[in-house]
Amino acid sequence: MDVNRDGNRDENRNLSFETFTLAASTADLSEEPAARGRADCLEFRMDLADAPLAALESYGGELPILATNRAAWEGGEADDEGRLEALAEATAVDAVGAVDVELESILAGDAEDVLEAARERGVAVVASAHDFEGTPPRSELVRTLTEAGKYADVAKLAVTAETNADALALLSATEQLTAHGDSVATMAMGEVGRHTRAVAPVYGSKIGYAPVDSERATAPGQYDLETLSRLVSALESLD
Ligand SMILES: O=C1C[C@@](O)(C(=O)O)C[C@@H](O)[C@@H]1O
Repeated sequence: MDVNRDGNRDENRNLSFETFTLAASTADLSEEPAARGRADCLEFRMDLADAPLAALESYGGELPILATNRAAWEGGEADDEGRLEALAEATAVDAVGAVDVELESILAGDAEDVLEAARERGVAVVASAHDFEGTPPRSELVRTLTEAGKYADVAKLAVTAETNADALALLSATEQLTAHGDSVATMAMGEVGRHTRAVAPVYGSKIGYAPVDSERATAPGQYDLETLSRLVSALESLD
């Protein structure tokens, strides 16, 4: 999709995901100072926060925000009632440089308004899919990422690796899409695939997620921010 950026936004708020972007995942925007210096942005999990729109409106931090309002049916805590409308409203907040929209919502035709709001306001879109049960075959990973990429600036896929072969399939799909010029973000949830969070950027993955404190992880197997930042930097400097 050709995303139209209006360019009116403060440049510091832009999230282009052209290079690897480390997102500190949080339900509490007051964690921003602790994330600054290591993270490139905050992933604000609106679905896990109290009064998320009010929190966004009073945000005074420096890091740009990737806003996520994860549906309960996709591993989050938001009801469908008003969920995408709240995400569309979040695009009006200057600090919001990107929104995460579930691929399922896009394919069901439920996300037109939020996609439109993002486009009009120069806010990037991450179209995401999650598999909390396992890892589909490699061809399906490629298909899902390709499909998600039609609607968004970044196609994101999180799977659950049960074997090293699952982790390799995800990395291989990441490499294929990246070599083709697509912008993707991938990670394997859980213990077996944990290392993919550090390694996937080497194969082109554009977003990594980590909580400031591992006690507030937003998905299984996440490293804390300090650890993921150190691992990704160490691997980057080997290039
Ligand atoms: O979709 C993702 C990726 C994620 O599930 C992960 O595995 O790190 C964490 C979520 O907060 C984020 O919205």
